[in-house]
Amino acid sequence: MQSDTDWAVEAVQHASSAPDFAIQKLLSGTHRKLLTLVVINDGARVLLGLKKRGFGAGFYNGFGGKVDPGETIEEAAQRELQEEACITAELKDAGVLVFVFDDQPQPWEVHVFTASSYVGEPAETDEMRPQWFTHTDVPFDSMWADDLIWYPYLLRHEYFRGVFAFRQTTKLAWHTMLPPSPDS
Ligand SMILES: CNc1ncnc2c1ncn2[C@@H]1O[C@H](COP(=O)(O)OP(=O)(O)OP(=O)(O)O)[C@@H](O)[C@H]1O
Repeated sequence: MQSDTDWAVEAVQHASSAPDFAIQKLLSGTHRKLLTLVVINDGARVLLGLKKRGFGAGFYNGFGGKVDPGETIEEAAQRELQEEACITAELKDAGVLVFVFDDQPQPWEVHVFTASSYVGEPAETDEMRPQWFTHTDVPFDSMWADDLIWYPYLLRHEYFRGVFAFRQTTKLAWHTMLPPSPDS
């Protein structure tokens, strides 16, 4: 079966500046960890959460997590949105991000969704404290470094795909954004 993210392999192979670890890890064929990320965008504001524990604690982010065995990516996105923000929403595909870390064997494939409305009332959970930010006030200083690069696409409703290489987990060393594929 052809991987959904062969484009990521091609992207690092064709970029002369991609770090060796990114090329090696993406080419090795190691199974990618699948994750989801949901950003509610009401047109003027985005709903983010302050991550209170675990990976990325202290950063603002959308709501999401790992896809469990037997779950579709969209089911996982819905489950995590309910678990972390106490809401449900009609999700729209926004883009795909591939992360490669020099200190982790597995590349990550994050499926990003947006929604313009939702059902329920966003509420704090053990994992996240929800907070609204206007489009001009997104707290990039307290977010993952890649967010600054792909949020502009998300905010203008343009489908995106990107590959990001991190050193020591959080230091963005290299990235590339690809044009949308013809069938997306
Ligand atoms: C490296 N640059 C990054 N930039 C933007 N967002 C990133 C990210 N790296 C991870 N993310 C997101 O952070 C969440 C972690 O989820 P995480 O808490 O680990 O998953 P999950 O809830 O399944 O974990 P537990 O089972 O509770 O440990 C998940 O949405 C994932 O997409």
